[in-house]
Amino acid sequence: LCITETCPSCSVTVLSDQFSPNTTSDVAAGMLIPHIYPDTPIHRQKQWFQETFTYLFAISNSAEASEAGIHLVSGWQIFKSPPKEELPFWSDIVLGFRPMSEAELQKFPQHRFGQAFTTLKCDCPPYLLWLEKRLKATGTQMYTRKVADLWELHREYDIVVNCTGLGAHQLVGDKQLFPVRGQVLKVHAPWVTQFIRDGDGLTYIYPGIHRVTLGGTREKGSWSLSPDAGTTRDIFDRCCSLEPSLQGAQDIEVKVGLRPSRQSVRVQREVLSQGGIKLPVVHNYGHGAGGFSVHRGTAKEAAVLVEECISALQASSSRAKL
Ligand SMILES: Cc1cc2nc3c(=O)[nH]c(=O)nc-3n(C[C@H](O)[C@H](O)[C@H](O)COP(=O)(O)OP(=O)(O)OC[C@H]3O[C@@H](n4cnc5c(N)ncnc54)[C@H](O)[C@@H]3O)c2cc1C
Ligand SMILES: O=C(O)CCC(=O)C(=O)O
Repeated sequence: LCITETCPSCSVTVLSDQFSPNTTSDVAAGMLIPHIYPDTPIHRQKQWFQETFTYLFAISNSAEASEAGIHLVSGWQIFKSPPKEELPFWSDIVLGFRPMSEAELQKFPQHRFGQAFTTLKCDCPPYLLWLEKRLKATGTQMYTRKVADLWELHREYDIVVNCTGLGAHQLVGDKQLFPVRGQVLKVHAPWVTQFIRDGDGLTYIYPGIHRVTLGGTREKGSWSLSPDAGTTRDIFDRCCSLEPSLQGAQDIEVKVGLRPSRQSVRVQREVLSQGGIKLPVVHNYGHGAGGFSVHRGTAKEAAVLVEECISALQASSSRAKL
């Protein structure tokens, strides 16, 4: 979508072996709460988050909000002991960030410190469908196809943009990319309207428009997409200890996703070369646990790299004509 906006003369085709609702992005809670990428400078991560927040905030204030599944949500991040960084880098981007009051902390007798703020949440399947609809309105073609090798695309396309998430492990042999398995429950509990996140990032309660997401797990290196019944019970118990009213939750659905994790998101231009033929590629994958939080920012950066590839192609074709 960003490419169609940045380079309106481009003809864009999306190829994917799976579309919504069968992607990792469909499993995500969709909370805008950044995760740190250790090898990416903080100012760049902050810019990605700011751009994403601004983009989704505008949608949340428009008549599109409900169809796009975007809404504001207020709540608490709680800690058993104060975190090293009391002011995270994103504290001036979310709304109304402040320490929790003693009265608020009384709800959580096991926790001694907390942060209250308002952020945005995407209900992921509706948001993905909304994006698809907007893409199709630009004339973009979408085909179901598994790509085994980027070179198979060079006859059909001038530039390839690689947004394959964990699929890049096999597709481009990226050994820095690894799965972090996450199991979550989606439940019916419409009385829960405030989010609660344990500062260790393991237990969270995220109310969406229709369902509440209860999490979670972070299992580094696990490729299993099968739900585990013991883990389901453990997640439910952990969430009930933070919000006892969840004992009344109904219609529990279990989902598993593999976070495409890396020390840094790979937003990068590369020119592949084989037997004198060149194939410009723009990579945009490796968003780990924070893909929703930074998606618009990284996509805008990737679209600028596509523009650079177009300029390079135009320059080389005019040199060839001379
Ligand atoms: C349990 C859980 C909770 C999460 N919660 C949040 C949250 O609250 N907030 C947040 O910011 N992030 C969250 N995340 C992280 C977020 O889900 C990911 O960062 C994000 O979904 C990654 O998006 P992606 O488009 O890169 O990957 P994907 O959604 O996996 O999309 C990749 C696409 O590429 C396709 N593909 C792959 N390989 C090929 C190939 N060879 N040929 C053709 N197509 C291919 C796939 O079919 C898929 O359609 C969560 C993740 C999990 C697992
Ligand atoms: O970390 C969070 O609180 C949001 C959920 C998430 O990003 C995850 O489970 O990966």
